[in-house]
Parts: sequence; structure tokens; C-alpha cells
Amino acid sequence: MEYISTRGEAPSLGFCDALLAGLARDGGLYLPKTWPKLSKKEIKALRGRSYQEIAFEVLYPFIGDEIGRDAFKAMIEDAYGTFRHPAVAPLVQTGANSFVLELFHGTTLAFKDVAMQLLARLMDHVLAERGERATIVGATSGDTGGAAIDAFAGSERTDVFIFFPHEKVSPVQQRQMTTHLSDNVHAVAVRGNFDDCQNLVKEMFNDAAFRDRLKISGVNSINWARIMAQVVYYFTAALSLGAPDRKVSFTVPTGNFGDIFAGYVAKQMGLPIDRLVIATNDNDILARTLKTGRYEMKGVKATTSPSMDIQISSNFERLLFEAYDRDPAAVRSAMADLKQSGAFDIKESALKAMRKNFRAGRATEKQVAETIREMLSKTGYLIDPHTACGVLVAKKHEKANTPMITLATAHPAKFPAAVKSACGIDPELPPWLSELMQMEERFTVLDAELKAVETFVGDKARAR
Ligand SMILES: Cc1ncc(COP(=O)(O)O)c(C=O)c1O
Ligand SMILES: N[C@@H](CCOP(=O)(O)O)C(=O)O
Repeated sequence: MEYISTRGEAPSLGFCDALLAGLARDGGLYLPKTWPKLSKKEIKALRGRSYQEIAFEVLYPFIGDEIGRDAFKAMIEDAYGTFRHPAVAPLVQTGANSFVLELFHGTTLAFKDVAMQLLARLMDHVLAERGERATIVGATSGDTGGAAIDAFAGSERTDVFIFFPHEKVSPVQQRQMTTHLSDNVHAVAVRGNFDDCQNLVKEMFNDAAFRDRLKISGVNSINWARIMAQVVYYFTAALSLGAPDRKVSFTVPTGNFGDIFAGYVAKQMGLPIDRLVIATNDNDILARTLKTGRYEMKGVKATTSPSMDIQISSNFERLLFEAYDRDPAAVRSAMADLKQSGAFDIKESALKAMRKNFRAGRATEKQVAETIREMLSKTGYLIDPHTACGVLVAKKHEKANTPMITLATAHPAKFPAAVKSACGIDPELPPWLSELMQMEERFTVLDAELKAVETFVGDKARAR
């Protein structure tokens, strides 16, 4: 499989090189040159099979023969062996035609574990085969960081630096990043917001000398392998509700557009998905864009779903590339406008292509709290604020006879204050995290300045 950049000015790469590259050298994002397809018959044959078996069949076409089948199967078994639910991502029915896909049974209680556990094993495998080390830099609004630190802690071949917005993540999220003792992981609180953290990470990638010296790699969803691993649960969920003989719809709480883009990929591969619904919180840049055709930054507001407090939505670039019929010049021009003026306009034909695949809606803070309360009183099921954004928006896009699946992206215990204030229940952390809030923290606070950040990383990283 060949991977190309959305900006068309970086060399195309094979899977393993794209995996280690993270961001393309022209600032773009890698994606496959063509979408691998599964026929209806092939999809049907996945029915009744385990998450791990489906993962192999869905993901191996993206890897080609760069990694042996048995080695990849072993990575999948190992990665999903860390999950606390035998189904990995179970479906829960919450209404006549409504379902919630629980993606929080991994070690750090958010959907990020699904991809990160596999990504860590893939990277270690490729680095070991090549006898190399890497310096991983990542930005987080709360969940990617914990998942990455957990998945890579103790890895012999990587040093991991995670940048999170100082005082803007939940206490549980922060401690999942700051209480690890492994020498190869570093949590850094940045005086700024998530977009500042993400910009710093992209600037480190774009500093060619720094990137080459420290062998910089990334674990955010700019890395194609993150998106790829997230495609699997669209298949498992749809299959258990009758696909490919029946269409299903998905609503996805969205920030960086990675998770929902994985749904788009599943659809390109042949999974019969009817609606893909983007759910945002008050930071509704994606919902506004779909409505108006103008992507326009207006500042970020802190909400009870902090992981979605994002306005530079990285993977929207992958969608732009697709919507412009894979014209990299159109993507370059949009990204240049965004950098220069904080906005860009989408051509009518591209907007039409986007609207064909996606719908969108927003949940206000008041609606998020009401949705948590209502779900609990009607079904006895407790949801976190991110999932609540999804559940609220899903309701507006449900269609008779088509199951609507909302992705439950985090466990309610990650956001106890918001959940308690909404419904009075203080969700408990699972037993393996029961000591988390008493453990000693270890992190560094830095200004949102490239020089300070590069100096910090340069002093601590061991890859040369
Ligand atoms: C709990 C939770 N829900 C939803 C999202 C949004 O996912 P994405 O950024 O892939 O759109 C995130 C962070 O990314 C998250 O941590
Ligand atoms: N919400 C994310 C933000 C980073 O997203 P990613 O999917 O690009 O890693 C988080 O929780 O960190």
C-alpha cells in the first residue's frame, strides 16, 4: 500500500515509513493512495468473528506485506488483551433504534486506547526491525496523552513527550499522564490551550533539522495508523446490527475529526453506512463549516467535554483532500488561508461532497447536562459529557428502521465533576485506577514557545 500526502509535495511512502513519519514533510497528512475495498461477501464473512479477527481482516490490506501476517496477528492479540471487556468495544442498546458503542474499556478509559495500544506495538516492531529509536511528540486535550503514555511506558525504543493545556484537562486525565514512573515518558503542561499544544507539535515536525536530529515521530491522529486502527469498531458495530444486509448510522463526538474520519474510511471500504453525524460541543467550528461552507476560527471556550475543546481540527484536512477529489493544490491553498487569516472557504462542489457523507450538530453545555440526566433517568445508563454531546445530536438525525450508533468515547469516571453536577452521581474509577488520585505527580510546565519546548525535548530525548 502506498501512502500520499494531502499537500502533494512530500514523497509517497510505504506503511512502515508513513507510520514512523507521522506528519508528512510538506506539513500534510498521509492517507492511502487508494481505498482498499471489502466486498459484501467478504464483509458478511466477518459476522460472528471476534474483534481481533475482524481487526486483522480490516487492517491488513492497509499494511500489505510490509509486516508478516503472524507478527501482525500477535500484535492485535496483545493490544486487545489489555482491554477489560471480552468484546473490546461492546454495543449497548439505549432505545428502540439507538445504541451506544462503548469504546472505553481500555486501560485509560477512552477510545484512544483502541488505536494507541496497537500503534505502540506497531512502532516498537518497526523500530526493532530497523534497529532504530524514535522521539514521539504528541499534543493532547486530555485523552490521547494518557493513552499514549500508558501504551508506550517502558518502551525500549521510544521517548514520549506529551503536551497538554495547563489546568484545562480533568484531574483524572492529568493524573493518567503525570503519575507514570517510566523514564521514557514525559508529561508537559503548556501555558495555552490544546490548539497551542498541537501547533507546537506540528512546528517540531516542520523544523526539519530538529525532526531529523531527534527522529521525531507522532501518535496523534495526524498519524495514519491511528485512524486506521479506529476503522475496526465501525465494522464490528455495524456487523452486529445486521451489516452488510442493513445500513447503520453513526454519531461521533468530534474534535480533531480523527474518529469520524475513520467512519468515513470504513464507508469507502464498503461498509454500508447511512449517516455519519458530527457532534460538537460549544466549540462548533465543524458544525458551522458544514452549514456555511466557511471554516472560521472564533476562539475556544472551556466546556465540560474538554477533549473536544478544539478549533484546529487536524483531520479535516484529510476530508478536504477527499472532497476536492484529492487535489493537493486546493488543500495547500485552504491551509495557507487558515494560517494567514484563521479561515478558509470551501468551494460549492467540495461542500456538496462533504454534505453527501456528513451531517452535523452541536450540543450546548446546558443540553449536555440535560442529556446525561435524561439518559440516566430513562435507561439507568450513565454517560460522560463527550458521549452526551453525541447522544443529543444523534437524536436529531435518527431515521426509522436505521439503527443509530453513538460512539461512547470516554468513561464517565474520567469527568466526575461534570457528571456529578449533571445528575448527582459520582462515578467511581475502576479498581485498577483506584490509587490514581493519591499518587505523586511528575510534570513540567512550559510556555507555548517552540524554542522552550524544543530545548526540553532535545535535552531529554535519547534518539540521535
Ligand atoms: C473523549 C473524547 N471524545 C471525543 C473526542 C474527539 O475525537 P476526535 O478528535 O477524533 O474527533 C476526543 C478527543 O479527540 C475525546 O478524547
Ligand atoms: N481529544 C484529543 C485531542 C488529540 O486528538 P488526536 O486524536 O489527534 O490525538 C485528546 O484527548 O487528546
